[in-house]
Amino acid sequence: MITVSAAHKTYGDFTALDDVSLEVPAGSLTALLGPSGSGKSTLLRAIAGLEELDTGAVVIQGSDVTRVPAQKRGIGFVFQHYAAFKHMTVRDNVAFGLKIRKRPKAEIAHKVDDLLEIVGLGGFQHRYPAQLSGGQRQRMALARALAVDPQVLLLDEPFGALDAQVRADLRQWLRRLHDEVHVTTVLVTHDQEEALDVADLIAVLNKGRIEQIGTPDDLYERPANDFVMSFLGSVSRLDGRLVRPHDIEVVRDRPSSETVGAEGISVTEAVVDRVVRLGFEVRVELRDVASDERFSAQVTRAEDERLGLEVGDTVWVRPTRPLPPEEIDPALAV
Ligand SMILES: Nc1ncnc2c1ncn2[C@@H]1O[C@H](COP(=O)(O)OP(=O)(O)OP(=O)(O)O)[C@@H](O)[C@H]1O
Repeated sequence: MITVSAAHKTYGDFTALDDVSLEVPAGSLTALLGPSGSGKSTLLRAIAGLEELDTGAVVIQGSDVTRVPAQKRGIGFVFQHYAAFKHMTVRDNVAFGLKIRKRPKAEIAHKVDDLLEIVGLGGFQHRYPAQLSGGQRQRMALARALAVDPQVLLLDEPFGALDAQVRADLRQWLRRLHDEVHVTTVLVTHDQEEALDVADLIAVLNKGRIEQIGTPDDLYERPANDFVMSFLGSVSRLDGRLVRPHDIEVVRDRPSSETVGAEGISVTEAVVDRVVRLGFEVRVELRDVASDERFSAQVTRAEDERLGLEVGDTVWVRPTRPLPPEEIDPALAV
């Protein structure tokens, strides 16, 4: 477990961390999620010992490491741009930490082989970093970080420089890797989808403070405040209620009277303004006929095909799971 207590860090008169406390359970993959400048990297670097806190404490697996230098904290660290040794092969890059720790040759060889298999670079050991793709280089960086059996693995936007498809593949891969090695991991990301996809727990940061810590479901279904709500996905306003776009049902024919008005859920007549097909998801941009307000519904491709929606069509919509109205600032609705 990693425990950060009342961490405070200022740069001049700018407060980067404002009394942050965080518990990262042993063996978990915890994401620090927030917009640029919210303090995620500062917090990660403070856990690593690369940044000194003004006040506060960092405890890793029961030891207070607040005054312990980075290299003695038992951490593995991977940055967005991994600085590999260009003149060394993949194998030597991964072996580096073990060699400087003077581990026996046979042990190093065995360990490096295992790690290269785990990160899917088994056939690449004699290549040089320049002969790897960006994604392969980041996997090599992870193997190198894991080689020295760190107590904790700290990842600062490790896939940030890669294109969307590679990012998506690598985060699936990271999740599987984590399930295999179980090392306590903290991942910094500004990408809510990445955090929701891989993390057991997410801490949402904003302006140097933690807004909420919870599982992906907690944050998505029960956001503590407007900031968390808006940061974890879009919301639509429909008949005065706020609702996630995928919790809006779209039908061709007016629903029968039994379903209308059930549990205070109303049905709304709307006109299709635009249909945006984004792969599996289809965003239907709609206009409330009565109020003229615009909102979006998200349907699957199959639903879209069944409905055969065209611009100008009239449809009926109703929220299937409206969010509690008091939790949301209407100004955030789109
Ligand atoms: N060495 C420094 N000197 C002065 N200001 C700094 C320093 N390091 C960070 N900051 C400031 O502290 C704030 C938090 O930075 P940090 O890198 O932790 O944010 P972040 O959430 O990781 O953002 P990003 O996703 O853009 O990296 C930023 O406004 C940044 O400009």
